[in-house]
Amino acid sequence: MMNFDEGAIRARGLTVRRGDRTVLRGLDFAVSPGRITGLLGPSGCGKSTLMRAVVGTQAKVTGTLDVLGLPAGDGALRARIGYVTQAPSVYDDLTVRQNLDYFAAVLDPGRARRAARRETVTRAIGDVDLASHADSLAGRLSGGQRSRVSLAVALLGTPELLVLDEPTVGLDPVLRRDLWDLFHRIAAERAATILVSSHVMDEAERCHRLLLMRDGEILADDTPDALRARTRAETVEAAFLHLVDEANALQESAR
Ligand SMILES: Nc1ncnc2c1ncn2[C@@H]1O[C@H](COP(=O)(O)OP(=O)(O)OP(=O)(O)O)[C@@H](O)[C@H]1O
Repeated sequence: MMNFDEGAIRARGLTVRRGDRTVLRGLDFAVSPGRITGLLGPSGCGKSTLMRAVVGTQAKVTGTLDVLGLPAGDGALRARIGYVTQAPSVYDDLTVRQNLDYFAAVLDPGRARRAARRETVTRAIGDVDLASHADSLAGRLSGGQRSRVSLAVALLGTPELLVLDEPTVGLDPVLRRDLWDLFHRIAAERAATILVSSHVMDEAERCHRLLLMRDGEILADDTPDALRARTRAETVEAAFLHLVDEANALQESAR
């Protein structure tokens, strides 16, 4: 376990209700600063809800949740966090550069900031490897390219924390590999903390640390190596299944 007090994200008793259901049940965890933490688990286990709580857009959150030393949702965090939702949020009738110019103007407004914004936009386009498509309409891009435009938007403010909700869903293996290389570059070069969700277990192997979730609870919080060693499994997927079986057996014996 990492030192809880040093966590870029720290949760104690984090509980979220959606409608009449409790979808996160008293979670305790910390996310290491400057590392890539994978949030993995089956569809519906609560990954997006946890991310929404971290970025401050989720209602009915109880317990303690600190992000970069401030309570989640604090206004001062807005410029320090980049959030990419599952659906790419880009304007189809604008080019890649126009999309980024627009979001950059929202983040850093004013005529005096024009040159700085141009530089930031060009850097973000380069970061996601879309320089050759900078003047293409977003609506004419492939799904993977559109996801990368969304990621570029999140990178505009040079965030200390990036929260990425299933950024590789629907992408081919080459694009997935390229995006993961990019996440590693961002974490290494900018010392950014990345919380990234996926339900593809092979992506777990690319994370420094993992939070494995099931049914609104955290089954494990560890490195991929430690998880495999602890469960004597060859892959993180096998380790996850082992932990699920263990949790089911515990539940059964408690009945
Ligand atoms: N608006 C809502 N009202 C009530 N319940 C909701 C709402 N949105 C999601 N839920 C429930 O909350 C639970 C967690 O959903 P969440 O989207 O966080 O899961 P997830 O792990 O991100 O799933 P996926 O991998 O499919 O995106 C699910 O059981 C879902 O049915």
